[in-house]
Amino acid sequence: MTTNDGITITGLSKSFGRNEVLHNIDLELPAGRVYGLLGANGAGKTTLMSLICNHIFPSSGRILIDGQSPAENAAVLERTCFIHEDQRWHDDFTLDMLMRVAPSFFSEWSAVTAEHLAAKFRLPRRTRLKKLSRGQRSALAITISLASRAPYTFLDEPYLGLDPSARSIFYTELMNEITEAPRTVIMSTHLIDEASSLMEDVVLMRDGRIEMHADVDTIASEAYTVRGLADDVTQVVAGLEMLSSQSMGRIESALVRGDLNGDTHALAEELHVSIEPAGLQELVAAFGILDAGDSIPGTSGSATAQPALKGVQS
Ligand SMILES: Nc1ncnc2c1ncn2[C@@H]1O[C@H](COP(=O)(O)OP(=O)(O)OP(=O)(O)O)[C@@H](O)[C@H]1O
Repeated sequence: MTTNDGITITGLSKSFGRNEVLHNIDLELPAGRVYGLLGANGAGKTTLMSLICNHIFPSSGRILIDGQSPAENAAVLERTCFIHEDQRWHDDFTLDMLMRVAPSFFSEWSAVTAEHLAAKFRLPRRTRLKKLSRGQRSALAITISLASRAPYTFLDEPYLGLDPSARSIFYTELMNEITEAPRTVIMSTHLIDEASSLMEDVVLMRDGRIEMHADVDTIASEAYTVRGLADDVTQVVAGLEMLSSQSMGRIESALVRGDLNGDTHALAEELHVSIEPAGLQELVAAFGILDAGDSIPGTSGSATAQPALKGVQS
């Protein structure tokens, strides 16, 4: 018998040859939430998801899904759906064929969802899958993943090659799907701000370790961006924990954490300094977790980051 108690990972390590890429990970992921799995290229996100779904095997440690090991356990594995970024399909398969066989792999399969998403993404039904474009392959993976209605659905950078309007379809349809049929979704993404409204929890990975696991609302309610003339910003943020700062000429933008009381707000107003809730991407960048290529959109200039958010770690 299974219970809905989620995924429990204890002391999980994974080596490829002599190279250990995941190091002694402990992680609790309660069921029924949407997790954003974030981290720079090579941090170990795909490896972690592949291990949970038993596509590869741990070097040491234990994974439990609803209290049971997924290792060679069909009953558990049929509750998971993980389509790899470079998923290979049978050479002669078409979408129509895939949609006919999918219900035998996924007991909760929704033909209605599959039809709806295939139409939304305008996926060709009779083209051999190996001929699909990069964006169409992503749309196919999203279609199968969401239609699977698997209680544990894994999405590994699901938007690769998708144009902005297809990404918008994905975000809307994911929201609709989890409202209609709640499930646990674990999604790796580098488009943090774009996808942040979907995420309930973030799991930050760095170099094969879990750097932080926290509730998005908690993180966001504690951090602010303070912007204005450098001297004025310095006055406003005095006494607050500075996570990072960026200067563009005389303008400074400081990412701070702490309790902003009425006096702080009054001083900011007097000095024409703006205070806004920090974006998730900005916060993740403050950890130094993002690659240069993932830097915060719309900002430039010198930046110093202090990984001071450690206090939010679970
Ligand atoms: N099959 C493999 N053989 C050897 N090394 C591997 C293999 N798969 C992954 N790795 C290594 O494990 C580390 C983690 O890779 P992984 O793909 O999990 O990272 P990621 O966080 O998903 O990265 P990205 O954001 O680029 O997709 C990398 O150093 C990678 O080179």
